[in-house]
Parts: sequence; structure tokens; C-alpha cells
Amino acid sequence: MPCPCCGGRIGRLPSLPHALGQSVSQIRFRKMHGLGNDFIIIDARVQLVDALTPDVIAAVSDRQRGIGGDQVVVLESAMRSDADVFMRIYNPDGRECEACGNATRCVGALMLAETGRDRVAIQTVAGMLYAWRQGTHYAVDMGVPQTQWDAIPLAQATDTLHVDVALGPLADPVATSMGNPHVTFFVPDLAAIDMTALGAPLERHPMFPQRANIGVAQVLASDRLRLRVWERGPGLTLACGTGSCAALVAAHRRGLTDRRATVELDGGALVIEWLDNGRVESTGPVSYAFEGVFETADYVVQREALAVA
Ligand SMILES: N[C@@H](CCC[C@H](N)C(=O)O)C(=O)O
Repeated sequence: MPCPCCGGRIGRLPSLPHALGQSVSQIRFRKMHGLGNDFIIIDARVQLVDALTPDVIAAVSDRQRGIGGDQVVVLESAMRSDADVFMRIYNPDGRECEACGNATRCVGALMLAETGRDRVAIQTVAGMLYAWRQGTHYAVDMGVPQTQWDAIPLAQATDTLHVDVALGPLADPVATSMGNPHVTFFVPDLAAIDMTALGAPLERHPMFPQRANIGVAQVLASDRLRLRVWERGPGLTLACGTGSCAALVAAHRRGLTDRRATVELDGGALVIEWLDNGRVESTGPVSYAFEGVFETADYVVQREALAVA
């Protein structure tokens, strides 16, 4: 039967604070992914999300105790009249980050369906991005990569084409900002690289004051790269969209590839092109997984229990 206090879903057992008469905040979400890089997408244009604190974001992102996801994406009303929506992105540690290529495709697909138009504009803290349909796939304009050391940012003035960072078999990466900080190492055999052992310490290397996403790439041909990315926040993911853009830009700057290449990730392939106008486009699939509702109070209780354990 409907909950007597809030008229909530039939059959939903009230959580403990709910039963005690404390406030409840139910948040509706969609789960989507791009090549297995998965997102909890929350539309704050149609519901109150005041209770979505960094702690709650971390708790719902947990793959054992929560919904599970690489990032939480919150949609807000755009502040610019030429944008369709404002997209905010949070890593599973609850910290806001600037950009996410795979989430931009997912949000692009949602906004194309919502508006019925053939191109949508997505405002982010890192600038305006655009999405459109490309056959069965979705394409996004991810903006202009930044290659100055202080835009990445790096800790000191450095040639971003040869950054003085090394660990084990990884050395001499290229640094690129796609709104968020990336470094790309090039290796002859990606299968020989232990991403977890190397990615975790490199993410927090002193050269990266805001930490960094760590990409390791193998050039397969002038139009084909193999890439794995240890993402700032979630760690090793099945695919990283901005990491793929950064890898293509890095490879082309090094003279290793053309301006357009297929990037093969663990979760599938993206086509990345660095256009002559300086902007980077990324094309790939989008998948819808499920939708649901969670109560933030349940996750506050969980976080408190974990904190005292
Ligand atoms: N999954 C992403 C990147 C998400 C943000 C990243 N972890 C960061 O902290 O910058 C993508 O597809 O680009």
C-alpha cells in the first residue's frame, strides 16, 4: 500500500529514519553506460536533490552497498540560453569533476530524445559540448584540448609533450586537458602493463596537483590505438571517453597517428577525431540499463555505520 507519510511506492518498506518520522528524500535515477563506463544519472530539473551530498554520492556509487557506478551525473537547468541542459559530474569519491566523454554521449542521447532535435548543446563547468546522432551511435563535440602545463594543471612549467614522470615501465607521458587532467603513456605492449599497481600511485603523483587520469596506450596503426585508463576517482574503468580524446591528441602531437583513429578500450571502441578547427569529436554507442528510486536517508545511515565500524 502507499506509504502513509509520503505516498511512496506500493510495497516499499520504510527505512529506519523514515519509520522514526525523520525526513525522507527519494531520488529517481537512470542507469546508463557507454562501453561499460557506467553512470547514475539524476535529473535535478524535475526533483529536489538537496539531500544528494558528497557522502550520499559516494554511498550510491558503491558497487556492493549501493547502485554502483563510475560517475554520478546530475542534470540541471542550463544557465545559458543556447544550452539545453547543464551537466554536473561526480566521481565515486563524491568529488565533482570537470568532464566525462562517455557520460556526455549518454546525456546527449537523453536530450536528443527529450527535445526531438537533431543536435543538442550541453553546458558543463568545462564549457559547451554538443551531441548528435550518428547512425546507431552518438557523436559528441568534446571541445578544444588544452596543452599548456598550467591548464592541465601540472605542478611546474613543463613541456607537456614530454612530462618528467616515470614509474616502472611507464615514462615520458604526454599531458592533455580535455577539461579534466590526463596523461598518456605510450608503450609497445599494453598487455604487459599492470594498470592497477601503476595507476593508483601515478594518479596522485606530485606533478599532478589536482590528481590525473592515467592513460596507457599502444599504437596499433596510424588510425588505431589500444588504450586502458586508470581514472581519477573510480580507478580502472572499461572505457574513458575523455581519456580516448586525450590519447588521440597526444598520439597525433607525437607524430604517432593521424588526426582520426579508432580507440580500442576494454569495453569497446570509440572513433576520435581532432578536427582542423581544434575541437575533438568522439563517436560511440550508448546503452540504457535500468531506472529506479533510492532514499538518501538509507545511504546516510550506511555511511554513518561505515564511519563508526
Ligand atoms: N569516465 C570519464 C571521465 C570521468 C572523469 C574522470 N574520472 C576525472 O576525474 O576527470 C570519461 O568517459 O571521460
